[in-house]
Amino acid sequence: MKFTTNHSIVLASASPRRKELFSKLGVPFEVIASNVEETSVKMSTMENYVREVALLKARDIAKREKGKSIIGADTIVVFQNQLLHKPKTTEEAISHLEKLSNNCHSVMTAIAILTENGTEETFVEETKVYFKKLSSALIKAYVDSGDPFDKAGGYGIQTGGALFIDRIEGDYNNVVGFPLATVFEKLITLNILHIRE
Ligand SMILES: Cc1cn([C@H]2C[C@H](O)[C@@H](COP(=O)(O)OP(=O)(O)OP(=O)(O)O)O2)c(=O)[nH]c1=O
Repeated sequence: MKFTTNHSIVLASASPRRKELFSKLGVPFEVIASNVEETSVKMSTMENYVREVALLKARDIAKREKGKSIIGADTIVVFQNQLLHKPKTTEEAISHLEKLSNNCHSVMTAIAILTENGTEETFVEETKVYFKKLSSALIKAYVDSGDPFDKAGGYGIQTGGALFIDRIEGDYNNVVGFPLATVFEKLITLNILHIRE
């Protein structure tokens, strides 16, 4: 499959997973990560919160990179209406995984697409993730591997966290942090991407 663009696309994210997923479209883009303070966003509903954070990241880049299409993203893990952030300590990582064990949670990724003419398009995609019952030995071994610390909820479905999954409802890539199929659809609708004849 071939897609083309005559836009300069910027992925406003430091996440190597997002870069890898976006590369699958085969169009040129640059990565310019924003370092905005996510804590400055007021908490309302989870959906609005994650949307605002994605917008904040994209707007931060848009104000310096004129004439480009900017894509910002944010991923949150929500368990019983509680946000499980990237864990800062071993104890926090263990506590996250103990909550998720034998339960269902939501992974929400918000995408903000800012176009050259000032249009702001956002959407939030949700995937439900069901975890198996995790033994404390498995939780400890996983946390000791260091994998949880750069990931919302304290696990990576694409890495060691794969062992925890009973089933998911929704897009797998959304859990990894980038709902590629819906991003693709929006870029086509916005005329940023074209399917080559
Ligand atoms: C639940 C889950 C999250 N994650 C990752 C996706 C995101 O990179 C990260 C959530 O943090 P984010 O703040 O969304 O993104 P980031 O800090 O990695 O990058 P940036 O802010 O520059 O865009 O958690 C996984 O990789 N796998 C998973 O299974």
